[in-house]
Amino acid sequence: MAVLGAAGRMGSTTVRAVESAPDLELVAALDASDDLAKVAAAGAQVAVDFTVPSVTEGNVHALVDAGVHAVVGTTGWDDAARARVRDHLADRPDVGVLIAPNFALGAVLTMAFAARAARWFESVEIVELHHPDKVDAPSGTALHTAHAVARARRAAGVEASPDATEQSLDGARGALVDDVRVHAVRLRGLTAHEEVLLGNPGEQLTIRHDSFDRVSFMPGVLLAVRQVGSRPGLTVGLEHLLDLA
Ligand SMILES: NC(=O)c1ccc[n+]([C@@H]2O[C@H](COP(=O)([O-])OP(=O)(O)OC[C@H]3O[C@@H](n4cnc5c(N)ncnc54)[C@H](O)[C@@H]3O)[C@@H](O)[C@H]2O)c1
Ligand SMILES: O=C(O)C1=N[C@H](C(=O)O)CCC1
Repeated sequence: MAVLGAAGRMGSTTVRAVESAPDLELVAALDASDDLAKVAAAGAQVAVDFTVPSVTEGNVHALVDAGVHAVVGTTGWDDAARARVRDHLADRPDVGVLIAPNFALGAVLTMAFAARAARWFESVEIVELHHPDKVDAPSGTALHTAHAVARARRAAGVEASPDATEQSLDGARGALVDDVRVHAVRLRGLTAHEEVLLGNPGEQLTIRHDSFDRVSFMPGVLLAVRQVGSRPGLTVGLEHLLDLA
């Protein structure tokens, strides 16, 4: 196994988790100035990428070329980038890539519960709350949640949430993602948190998940590492490994 971004917050937590797993062996731990060729040279079958949005797609293509399965937690992926990986994998049917915006079990369940509830409420908005060192907004988890919620509402013929507000300042109502409002909070002391707010006349349902510590992501990361080799092609979201898709 190899870890990319090994000196970072998630990478270093992953290194510790792999070192504690009796069935896994860490053969390479790379950070920014390291040559990616070291991954295959060290004999890694799977690499975990927790780097930065600007480099993660390039890493994945290089891993696919080297025949190394990839588990990707780095955010910043859009449809076009995922499509490029899918196309590339068509030439390497022996390789699996799993990209998941969130490996915490509770976060994956939050997304599944929110998608299930979405059709039954007139209004839905998402608030994601993170530590202030996070480089991207909105979070990958909030984007994935918004698309899942929007898909469920479209399939049920539910209209966009009502909103008569005229913003007097740009951004006051957050970002519109697939017709769902997403708000991003950055606050010292936070780790990774998300609330899905669902409203009807006279009632509100709030689905909230809190990752207080990065160890919360590790069972999902290790599950993906163990399964990615038997899932050729591109898998997006840990829900596919948890029977929640
Ligand atoms: N999927 C999930 O469950 C999950 C959970 C937490 C964070 N994340 C995402 O993971 C990513 C990393 O988060 P973080 O908090 O660990 O960030 P971080 O800044 O602490 O770590 C990123 C690391 O990547 C390194 N890096 C940069 N370019 C590199 C390259 N070309 N090759 C190898 N390493 C390189 C940096 O030097 C740094 O050590 C972010 O996109 C974040 O949103 C995902
Ligand atoms: O700390 C971060 O950065 C996180 N990023 C992911 C996201 O953008 O959804 C997952 C939660 C933590």
